[in-house]
Amino acid sequence: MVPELQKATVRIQQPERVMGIIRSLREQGMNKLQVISDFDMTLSRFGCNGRRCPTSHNILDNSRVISEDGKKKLKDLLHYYYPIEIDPNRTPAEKCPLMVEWWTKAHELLSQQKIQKGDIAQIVRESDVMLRDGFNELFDQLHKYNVPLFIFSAGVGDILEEIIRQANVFYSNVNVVSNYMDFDDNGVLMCFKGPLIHTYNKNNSVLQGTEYFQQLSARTSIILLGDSMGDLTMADGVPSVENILKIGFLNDKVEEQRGKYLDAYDIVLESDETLDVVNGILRYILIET
Ligand SMILES: Nc1ccn([C@@H]2O[C@H](COP(=O)(O)O)[C@@H](O)[C@H]2O)c(=O)n1
Repeated sequence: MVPELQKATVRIQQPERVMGIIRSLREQGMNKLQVISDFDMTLSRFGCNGRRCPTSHNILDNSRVISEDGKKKLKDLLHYYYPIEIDPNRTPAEKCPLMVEWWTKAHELLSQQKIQKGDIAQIVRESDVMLRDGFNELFDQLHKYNVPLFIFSAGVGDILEEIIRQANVFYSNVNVVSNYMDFDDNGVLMCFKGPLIHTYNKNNSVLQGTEYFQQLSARTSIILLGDSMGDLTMADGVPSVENILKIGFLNDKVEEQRGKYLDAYDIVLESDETLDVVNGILRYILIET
């Protein structure tokens, strides 16, 4: 059905159930389909040649516009809070207030750096960010078949939009909800606009007033792409889900996190820097119908 599911990186706890969902997605067809995806470490790569790739926050943190003191403070925050973010022994409810603390402190530090809106494109160009292999096919196919792609990110919206713009895939079917910067009249960063989105509140609570999912109420087939346990709630605002396929990229601490990911995601992709499996499933659902 989908040859890519034979890849060594693929783990599935309930193969029969998953094949059933994929068959249903195909039967329902492209007019019922929407894709909801996380951005950092899901559409973008986690690593390359043994080195970590940056998140949209890290792109700013490591850039030339941040002072050495600012860089150190941002790195200290990352080293303190990231292990908490991915700790399999703490619940999302326990992590929530700590994530608010992290994002708030990081956004305050960034807002003290006099970052210029006009520098964003160059900052992204000079960064080591990479989209996952196969991103072109993913974005092109979804655009070609008019399938909405909703990018729900706790990263920095201005940065991730620039990444997909520079990759020439920011098509009209792509919508982004994320943390956006607020610039003053001179184009200098003042603060971040609310509501704050962090790893564990990616649900309807931060989508109030957007009406996005209501407008797509006929799109009852969902493919959800994420890399954290927090991404599992991204489709909670969809009014009537008939079929949902949850695909999780397990990038870090693979052994420790495997059990939880297999329980939560239908398909788990372990240390797989490509979108091969997603593209294979989409090819089966879209092209051959
Ligand atoms: N100051 C920060 C805060 C968060 N991060 C990482 O960004 C990721 C969130 O973005 P998603 O697109 O995955 O929702 C998250 O995994 C954090 O690790 C950061 O690098 N710096």
